[in-house]
Amino acid sequence: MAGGVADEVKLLGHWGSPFVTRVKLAFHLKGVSYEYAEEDLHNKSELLLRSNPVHKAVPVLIHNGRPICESQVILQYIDETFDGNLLLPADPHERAVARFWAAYIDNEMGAPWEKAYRARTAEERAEWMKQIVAAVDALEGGLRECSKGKGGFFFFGGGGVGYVDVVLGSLVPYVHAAVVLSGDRLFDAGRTPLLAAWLERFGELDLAKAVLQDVDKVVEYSRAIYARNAAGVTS
Ligand SMILES: N[C@@H](CCC(=O)N[C@@H](CS)C(=O)NCC(=O)O)C(=O)O
Repeated sequence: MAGGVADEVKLLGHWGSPFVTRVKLAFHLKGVSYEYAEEDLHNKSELLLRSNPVHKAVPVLIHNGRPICESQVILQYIDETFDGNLLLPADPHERAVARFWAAYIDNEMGAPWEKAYRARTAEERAEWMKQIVAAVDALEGGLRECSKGKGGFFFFGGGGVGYVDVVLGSLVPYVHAAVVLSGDRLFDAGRTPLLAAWLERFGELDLAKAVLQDVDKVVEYSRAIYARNAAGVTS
């Protein structure tokens, strides 16, 4: 296992990015110290362009000079490389199920959410939000499946925070911001009671308090992105 004082651990990020937030959550859970470099996504650093030439996106983890890209790949690398509680379950079938739901969150919630952010009009954005709501309904079953037999439907990891919780946890400020921005209560106590309880429980963690962005700041940031997209600004 790595993570000693001699290790160079650097994270290239952007404060608003949920993909970056999940890496910060994993480092916090593992107790890994790291150097953080904030990127200007409109004027990317040479280091970012060199380290992630394919996507030119954050997060990038640079461990002892070697870059690792894509947030879920980074999470799995952290899990395999650094000491501390494992994020993914030890059982291969449970690991596969956790990976399934983590991919589902990015593909079925994250992707339409990104489209909603790029929408030119409020109507177009509302259509994408409908898709996200449908995905959240399916995710309610995922929480039931992942946490069953582990002493309550607390977290996807069972009694404690695991891989899927970290992936979903990174979206928590955006889930709260959606209520302010559009009135969409994605994790609703009536429709998805397990996820609504999960949202509350996750928010109470010291981990969440230490790492997650301030919701008001996310609302302000989101409004600025909506305004840019409505005005047709592309860069
Ligand atoms: N699939 C990637 C998504 C990363 C991503 O989309 N990052 C955004 C910030 S939220 C980015 O850096 N975009 C580059 C740009 O805006 O040019 C991951 O999981 O890491």
